[in-house]
Amino acid sequence: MLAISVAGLTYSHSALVPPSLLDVCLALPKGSRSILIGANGAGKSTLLQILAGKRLVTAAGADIRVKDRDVFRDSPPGVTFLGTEWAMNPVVRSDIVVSAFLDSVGGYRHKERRDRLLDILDVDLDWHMHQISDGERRRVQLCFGLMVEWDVLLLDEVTVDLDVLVRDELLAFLKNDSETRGSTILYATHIFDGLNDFPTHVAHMRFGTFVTEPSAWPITQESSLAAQFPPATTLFTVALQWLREDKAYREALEKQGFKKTRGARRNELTTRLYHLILKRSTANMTILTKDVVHQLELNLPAISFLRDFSL
Ligand SMILES: Nc1ncnc2c1ncn2[C@@H]1O[C@H](COP(=O)(O)OP(=O)(O)OP(=O)(O)O)[C@@H](O)[C@H]1O
Repeated sequence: MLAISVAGLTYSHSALVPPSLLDVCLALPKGSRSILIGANGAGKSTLLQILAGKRLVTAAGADIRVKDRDVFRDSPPGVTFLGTEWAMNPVVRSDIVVSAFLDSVGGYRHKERRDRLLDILDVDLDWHMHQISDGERRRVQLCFGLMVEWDVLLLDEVTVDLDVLVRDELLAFLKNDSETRGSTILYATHIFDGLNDFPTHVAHMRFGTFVTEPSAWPITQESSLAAQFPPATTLFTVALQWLREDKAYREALEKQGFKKTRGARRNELTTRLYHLILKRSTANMTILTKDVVHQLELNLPAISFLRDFSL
């Protein structure tokens, strides 16, 4: 059974920006633990937020299911999303005692799990939320989010500010939880140390699409990743290689006609648009010219501001 299935997902944060996700398809089995690898801006957070039902997809043709239920029309229970923006919420920086805070979401009902997490995350119930460090606040968040049993856990780089001991013990807890309860984890991260034994699958995103769809981990002679890497390659080596390829790909696009525009952000948009156009273009069109852009503008009004880019 699939825990997560996505087909035909294209998503733009607004009508004026190019899609952050482009025709994404994804199928993750129940009980899998997948790591999403991709450079900054690849679309990992956007995908996780959509799966969590936090961003509405209105485009026709997209089918986004978690536990076989449409995430928008029939939102599935047992889905937990933990992202970095939580710590910015003024409520979690106000003068609340951690014990009261955890009880406000029913911590007393999950006492055994809560106490196990308090121990792993080294959280003190007497802390006041406005007097703790970012890493301590993150630990409270994880306790808060994980003490209720979940079927699908969507993690967006929430282990970044944990110390290595806490992170290691947390990953062991999550792995054990997933193995014993058959629950599913999709985890976007840039930190690969100590992660080799965690995933069942790894995937590579670039410019809003999967360059490598979730593939069995660790790499063995039989696995699909064996075509790219020798067996037993570490996750860190795989990530480094993929990110190098991403950089080379972006540079190759720039060489094909894109000058550096003013500012990195603009350049990133230009590259993404180029990628989008190539995907939508005829198979034999590989060079984007002003003329082609003009033709595309006629069909894609949302990218009419392309005219402003130096090509
Ligand atoms: N609120 C927003 N409005 C407009 N564009 C956005 C917004 N959020 C993200 N984007 C754009 O969408 C693209 C994908 O961003 P996303 O945050 O999903 O990437 P990511 O892979 O999670 O990156 P990172 O590793 O830096 O967290 C980027 O080009 C980003 O600039």
